[in-house]
Amino acid sequence: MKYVIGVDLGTSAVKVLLMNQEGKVCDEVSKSYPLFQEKSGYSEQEPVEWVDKTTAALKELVAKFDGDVSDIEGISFSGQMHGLVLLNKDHQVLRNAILWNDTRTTEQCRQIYDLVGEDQLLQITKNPALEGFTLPKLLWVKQYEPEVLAKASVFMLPKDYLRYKMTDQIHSEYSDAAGTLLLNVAEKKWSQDICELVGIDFELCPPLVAPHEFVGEITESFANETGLAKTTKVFAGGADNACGAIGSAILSEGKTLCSIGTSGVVLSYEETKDRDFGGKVHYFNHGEENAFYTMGVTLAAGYSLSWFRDTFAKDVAFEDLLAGLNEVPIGANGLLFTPYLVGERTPYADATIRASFIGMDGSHERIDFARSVIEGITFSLNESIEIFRESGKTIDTIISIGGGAKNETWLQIQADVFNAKIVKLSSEQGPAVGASMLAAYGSGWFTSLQECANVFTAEDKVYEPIPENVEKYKTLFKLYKEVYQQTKLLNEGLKSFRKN
Ligand SMILES: Nc1ncnc2c1ncn2[C@@H]1O[C@H](COP(=O)(O)OP(=O)(O)O)[C@@H](O)[C@H]1O
Ligand SMILES: O=C(CO)[C@@H](O)[C@H](O)COP(=O)(O)O
Repeated sequence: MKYVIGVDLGTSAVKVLLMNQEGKVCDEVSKSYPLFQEKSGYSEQEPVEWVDKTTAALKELVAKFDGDVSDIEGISFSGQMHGLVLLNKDHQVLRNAILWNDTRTTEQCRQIYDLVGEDQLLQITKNPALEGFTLPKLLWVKQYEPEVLAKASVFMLPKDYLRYKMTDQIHSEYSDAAGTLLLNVAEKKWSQDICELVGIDFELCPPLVAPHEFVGEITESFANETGLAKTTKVFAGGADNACGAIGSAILSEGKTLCSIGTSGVVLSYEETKDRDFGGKVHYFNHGEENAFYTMGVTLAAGYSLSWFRDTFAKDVAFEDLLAGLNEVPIGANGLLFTPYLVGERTPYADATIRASFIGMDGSHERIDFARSVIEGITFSLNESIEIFRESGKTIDTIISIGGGAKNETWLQIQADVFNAKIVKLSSEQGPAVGASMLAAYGSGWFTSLQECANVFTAEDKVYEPIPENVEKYKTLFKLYKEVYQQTKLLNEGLKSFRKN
C-alpha cells in the first residue's frame, strides 16, 4: 500500500494527516502554537514555531507508522492564507509573520487605492484592498520598518516558508498568491504593474508553480529529523480554503462549502475568471487547474468560540463547554452576539468594528452565552450566503468542514440558519484532505482531482433544515444585522481606548 501526507498549517495548529491509496485516513497528529496580539488589531506568529511543530508532528506520525516509510510517496500542504514572511538574502526570517487576521493596515489599503486605483486593482487582482491581504502588510513594513524591508530578498506565504524549510526550494503557487493582491488572477502571473505603482521591488515575488506541481524531494536533514524517506516527493500545495474545497469535492459549478476554523468561510466554485461580484466577495484561483472560487470571510468564527472559552472557561474542553447546547432554545434566551472580535471582512470590510453581546439578562448562564456565540458566528456566515443568493446562485446544499463541524447541534444550527441541507463528511479535516489529494494527484495516482475526490471524500451525515426553526432564525437574523449598524459609531468612539 502507498501513502501520502497532507499538512494543514492552520492558525491554531498544524495538522498532519496520513492517507492511503484507498482514500482512508490512517492517522493524524496535531500540534498547536500561540498567536501574538501585542496591540489591538495586531496578529503575529513565529515562522520557526510552524517548522518546529510540523517537524514534531511528522516525527510522531512516522514513529507510529508500522509500514515501510518509503511507501509514503508524497507530501503536500494547505496553509493559512495571506500571512507575510520576509526573508533576507541568506533566507533567514527578518521579523514575525504578520497574519491574515491582523488589521493594522487600513492606512496602507487607502494608499493602494490612491496608487493603483480601485478599478485597476479589481481588474488585475479581482479583489478589493483588504487589511488581511499580503500587499498592505508589505507596505506597512515599508512605512514603519524600512530597515527590515531593505534587507528582504523575498516574501513568502506561511506554508510556502514551511515547504522551503523542508526542501530548500523557494516557490509560491497560484491559489495562495491570489490572496496577496499582487497576482494577476486571470493570467496567473505576478503583476509588475502593481509592484511598480506601489513601489515594491518585483524581485521580492517568489517563482510561481501550480498547486499539484512537484517541487523537489525533502532534504537529507529533514528526512533525518522526521524519519521520512529521503525520496519523499514534495508537491506545492494550496491556500487552506482552496485545499478545503478540494478536500470537500467542491470541484464543479454549483457546489458550496462552509468552513469554520479560526476564520469562517463560505465558498463557491467558479468555472470562469470573469464573474463580476464587484469585490463584495473574494475571487481566487482554485487548487484545481484553471478554476476559481468566490468566498466570503468571517474573521473571527471559531476564534470567537475559542476566545470565549479561553476567557471565561479556561482549560474547559469544547465538548464540555458545549454540553447542553441543544437544550438552550433558539435565540439563546434573548441573547445576540456579533463576532467582530478583530474587525470584519464580509460583508463589512471594517477594521474598527468590534464584537457585542446584546440582551444580557441576569438569568443567563454560560451555556446561553455559548449558544449565542455559535448563533452569531453562523449569522455572520449567512451574510455571505445572502450575497451569493442575491447574485443568482442556488444554494440548497452546503458541505460543512473545520473544527465547527465537530458539533452536531452546531451543524443543525447551520442547516436552520442557512436554510440549506448541511453535509458532514467522514473527516472534518477538509484542508488536510485536500493537501493529501494534491500529493496523490501529483504522484500520478489519479488522472484528475475529481477522480481522486471520488475515492478520498465520503459523506457521513446530512442535516436537513427544520422549517419551524428556519422561520425563527429569519426573525433573529434581521435583528442580528441591526447590531452592526447600531454599534458602528460606538466602536469608532471606543477605538482610542483600545490597547494601542
Ligand atoms: N469539539 C468542538 N466543537 C465545536 N467547535 C470546535 C470543537 N473543536 C474545535 N472547535 C472550533 O474549531 C476551531 C478550530 O478549527 P480548525 O479547523 O482546527 O482551525 P484552524 O485551521 O484555523 O487552526 C476552534 O477555534 C473552535 O472554535
Ligand atoms: O484569511 C483567510 C481567507 O481569506 C482565512 O481563511 C485564513 O486562510 C485562515 O484560515 P484558518 O486558519 O481559519 O483555516
